[in-house]
Amino acid sequence: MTGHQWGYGEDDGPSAWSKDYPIAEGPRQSPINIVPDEAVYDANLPPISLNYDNCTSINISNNGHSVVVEFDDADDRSVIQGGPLNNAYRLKQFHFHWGGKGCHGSEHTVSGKTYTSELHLVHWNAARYGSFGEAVAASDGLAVLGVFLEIGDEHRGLHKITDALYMVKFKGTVADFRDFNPKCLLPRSLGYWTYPGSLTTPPLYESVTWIVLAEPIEVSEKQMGKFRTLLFSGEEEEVRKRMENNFRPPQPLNGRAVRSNFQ
Ligand SMILES: O[B-]1(O)OCc2ccccc21
Ligand SMILES: [Zn+2]
Repeated sequence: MTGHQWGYGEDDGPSAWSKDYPIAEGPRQSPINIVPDEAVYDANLPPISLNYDNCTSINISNNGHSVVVEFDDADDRSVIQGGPLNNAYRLKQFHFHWGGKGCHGSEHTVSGKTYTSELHLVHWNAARYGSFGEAVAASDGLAVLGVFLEIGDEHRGLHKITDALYMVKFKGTVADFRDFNPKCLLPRSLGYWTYPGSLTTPPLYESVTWIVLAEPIEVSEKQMGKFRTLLFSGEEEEVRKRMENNFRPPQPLNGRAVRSNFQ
């Protein structure tokens, strides 16, 4: 596996990442298996506060690992704060991880339960760092809000995304994607677990304060099927590889405390 060429296949998948990214075996890796009964209820944990009302989505793209929606992060127009965070973190992008079929595909698990997909809303600490690129490697650089997706009724907010996926079928494709507010992808309850972790994709920096919502959102099998029409491969590549099972399995907790703001 040459440097920077990683994936989710037999030879370049999560078990091979440590060759090029030794931190893969570090002390605060993600995802993890969350065991609610072992989580510490912290009554001093404030609720999380999401201010996405003035968010500006820019584009949707296929980066060869997932489908990503990017936002204008030139100012504090869309931020997450409160919860375990000491200041506001700016929304930079969101993306998904999913399976091949059925109900596996999430990265975090809950007492071993997997979900069909997991949404990551990625924010960076603009109070302390000058850019996402700088924050991504800093121990308090990122805050990622994780949302589980489970198969059920059709999700009315997800349609705008699944209807745009045909435009970014191939690795390296980008398309305009304006006026999308990810608030519509959140469940009713903002009850969460939080713990110190990492990116779940190379370079696997241990820079993420994870905030994982306990309540999943419901999406239909048909909507999930559209994610699986995406390809890992570029348009020019001979072999077409369907984009699916782009999730890393749970990593050792190494004594980290997982806190919850609910009992
Ligand atoms: O590795 B991830 O999917 O999880 C957190 C994160 C943040 C930024 C890019 C990619 C990721
Ligand atoms: Zn992710």
